[in-house]
Amino acid sequence: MDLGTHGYRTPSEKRIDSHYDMPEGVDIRGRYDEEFAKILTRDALKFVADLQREFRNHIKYAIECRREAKNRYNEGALPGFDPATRYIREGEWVCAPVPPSVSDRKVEITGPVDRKMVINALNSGAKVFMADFEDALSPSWENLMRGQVNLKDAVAGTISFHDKSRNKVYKLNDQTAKLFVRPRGWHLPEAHILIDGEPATGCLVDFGLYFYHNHATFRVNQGAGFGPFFYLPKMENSRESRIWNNVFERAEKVAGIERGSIRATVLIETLPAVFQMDEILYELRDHSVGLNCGRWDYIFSYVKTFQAHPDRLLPDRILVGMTQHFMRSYSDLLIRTCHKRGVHAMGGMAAQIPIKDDPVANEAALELVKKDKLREVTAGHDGTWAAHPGLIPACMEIFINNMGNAPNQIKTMKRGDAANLTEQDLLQIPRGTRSMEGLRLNTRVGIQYVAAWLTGSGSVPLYNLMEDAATAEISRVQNWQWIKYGVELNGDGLGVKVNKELFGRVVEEEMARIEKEVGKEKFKKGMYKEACKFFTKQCTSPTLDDFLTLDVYNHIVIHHPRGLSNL
Ligand SMILES: CC(=O)SCCNC(=O)CCNC(=O)[C@H](O)C(C)(C)COP(=O)(O)OP(=O)(O)OC[C@H]1O[C@@H](n2cnc3c(N)ncnc32)[C@H](O)[C@@H]1OP(=O)(O)O
Ligand SMILES: O=CC(=O)O
Ligand SMILES: [Mg+2]
Repeated sequence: MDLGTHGYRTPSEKRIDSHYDMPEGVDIRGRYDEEFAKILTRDALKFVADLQREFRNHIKYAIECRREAKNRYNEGALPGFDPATRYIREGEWVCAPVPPSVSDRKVEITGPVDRKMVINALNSGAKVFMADFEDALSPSWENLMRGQVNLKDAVAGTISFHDKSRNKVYKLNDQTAKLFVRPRGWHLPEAHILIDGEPATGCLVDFGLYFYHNHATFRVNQGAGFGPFFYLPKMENSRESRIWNNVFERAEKVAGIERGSIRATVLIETLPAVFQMDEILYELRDHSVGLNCGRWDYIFSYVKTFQAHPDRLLPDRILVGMTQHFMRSYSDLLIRTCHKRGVHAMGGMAAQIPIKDDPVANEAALELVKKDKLREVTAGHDGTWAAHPGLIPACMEIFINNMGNAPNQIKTMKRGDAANLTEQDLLQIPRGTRSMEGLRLNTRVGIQYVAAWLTGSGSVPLYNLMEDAATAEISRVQNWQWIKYGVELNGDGLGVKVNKELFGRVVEEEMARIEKEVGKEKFKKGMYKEACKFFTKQCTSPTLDDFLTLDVYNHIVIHHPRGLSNL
């Protein structure tokens, strides 16, 4: 592998020893950089290491519980409400009051922690910016550490960026969005930081470094006495939110700030978690500021949870939208649950983005986004996500038109009707057909996404849609499922059955199409062939890998001075 193409080495390609000042038991294997050293201070690393030592066994246990649940589902069980926690679901309790600084979250922009994008997002007119170390970020050492530098400058209000090619300087406006930070999920290690000889837990690194450097400034500049604010991804069970709650309490104690200062919105984006929404809020009740419909990972999780249930195959990816009964039920129950507990019920991401060179197609894309947002606000969501600054005015208008001056609908939209939603509603098999074009699109998108991820981009525009780790996962697991069960493609009248041979031909043809679309030069310089190898392997493996990014992560790990990791 040509490491030089990533630009991760020093200009002279020399291997250098790290000069980070590390506390006992911590070893930094990532490249040394003076800017990074201001983040990776001895005290900040000690804070992260202490979190790792206190919580590592709890995290290992939670991951082991995920494995056990997976085995149960693979043996035919279905996820459902837990009888043991009925008292929580039926109990009369509420979460701590919402901090005034984030009571209005009508539109939230999301994006990776890239410097220019951080400034653009904070200036975008959105109420909140969710700075993403997760679905939208390829977690290379450079991206993660630069992201921490960028967020520190953003919280301090001093961030700027000079785009030399356009001679444009970016600075913060007087009025900016409130910052939420999304650390990685529990499953991802941070292989550039070893603690007692083991890779650190990725999310504790993201959370710990950001919290350590920014909590004090954040509470003054952004949170009006509260904060910092977080989004928490990909949890499956309330025992995982209990760990986060304990991490927050520990951090508050170390920082000497009031319990309940830190606030987090949990993404409900796994199928098992939809049956745990009350329990998740209950664990985090002093630190919660709502739940969010992470619809893309949720669809991915539906396939993953039912990987051994051939009677629950998904139709083409483009047909699995929020109007499918199981998706609508999930959103309705999330709204009811959040409002009953006094916190925000946030909507999710429409995948359409502005189309620059085709006004008619652009208008059609915008109409789809507006329709999605209108559905969300009338259902009772308190706010929504936008992937691109160009979508914010339209989303904002819809939420304002339907909510007026109210900051949210927590008290006004109780959705008592959703109390009757059953396990069957939440699990109902999505309707629709499967087509050869669906298989081709999954393949084309999956390969191009992995190629982008391997070269440092975690969110990319493909065929006029936003693609990130969650959407790419749907393409991967759907292909896997169709190959595994030899499904018939019944949507285009061809009646062809999917198998490895057919998939092999599709991969070849789609690679040729990608080469034609991106051009020979970019194709040669990019990592399309490597991406094709990973994606094909994952789609055809006898057992389904839990996460695409976990498998390919090893290929973006660059140890200094010792070389590639063997995680
Ligand atoms: C499933 C989930 O988890 S959803 C949440 C995770 N996913 C995301 O956050 C995706 C966020 N969005 C993006 O990354 C980008 O919008 C993409 C990759 C989809 C499209 O990017 P591009 O094609 O480069 O956008 P485009 O060229 O139209 O950008 C125009 C301008 O808007 C800016 N911009 C685009 N998206 C964003 C964003 N999300 N945040 C801030 N600025 C943005 C660009 O930086 C650019 O700025 P400039 O004019 O000053 O140079
Ligand atoms: O993180 C959001 C999602 O849809 O996945
Ligand atoms: Mg997600």
